[in-house]
Amino acid sequence: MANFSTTPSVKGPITHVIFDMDGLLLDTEKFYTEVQQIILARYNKTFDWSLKAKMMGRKAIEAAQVFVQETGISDSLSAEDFLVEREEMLQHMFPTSELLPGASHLVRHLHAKGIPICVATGSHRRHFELKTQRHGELFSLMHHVVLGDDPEVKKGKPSPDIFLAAAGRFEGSPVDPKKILVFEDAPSGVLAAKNAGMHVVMVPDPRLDISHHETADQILSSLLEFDPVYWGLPAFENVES
Ligand SMILES: O=P(O)(O)OC[C@@H](O)CO
Ligand SMILES: [Mg+2]
Repeated sequence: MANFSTTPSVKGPITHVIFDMDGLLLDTEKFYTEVQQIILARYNKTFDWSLKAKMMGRKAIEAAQVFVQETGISDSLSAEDFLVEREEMLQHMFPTSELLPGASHLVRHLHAKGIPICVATGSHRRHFELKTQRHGELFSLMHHVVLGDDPEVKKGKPSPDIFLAAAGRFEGSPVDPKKILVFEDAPSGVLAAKNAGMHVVMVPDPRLDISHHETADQILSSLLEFDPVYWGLPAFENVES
């Protein structure tokens, strides 16, 4: 990871931007955490951030397999049954999803400046619709959205599939991955972006172990800290979000 405590040098220039969704644009990771804590409590086990780090950003079934195996409950609860049980609670929570600080300002800024932007999320279509119910206008600024159940996404993050599919759907000739900046919150997502040859800004939850920061090109505590100029992107015109 680069050191940003000194005067930053300009990287890039970045021409295209890909946003993760859960835990990056939308404050939805807390719903998964809450539901998983409730389920594990039934088995007298506790959900911790080392397990969370292994699950976040992944496709639902891949995260579910990690959950039942890592917690040692796979004999009592299959990954498929875990998803059914989790779903009952999540579907009531997702429509209340809120944007994370700085998300709206950054998306609107890049869109206004004509920088092609898109979303690449491990979430499948039905969850995406529930989570973005109250944020349709903001998500309509995205050139496209690639979902976890997209046929081109054979494997979830940390496989590069989703970011390569997202890059391939921008207009014009193929975009050099080095000119693409990915925003991610999850260790698996950061790895996926690097596996795709792209630059990645990580906005990790502070409870995530800092060993997960190493792969990212830049670590921010919030999207509000992002300086587009560092990446050769157009500067913000004011400091308000
Ligand atoms: O790829 P994102 O948008 O983080 O979504 C993954 C997810 O379904 C929850 O961790
Ligand atoms: Mg995420």
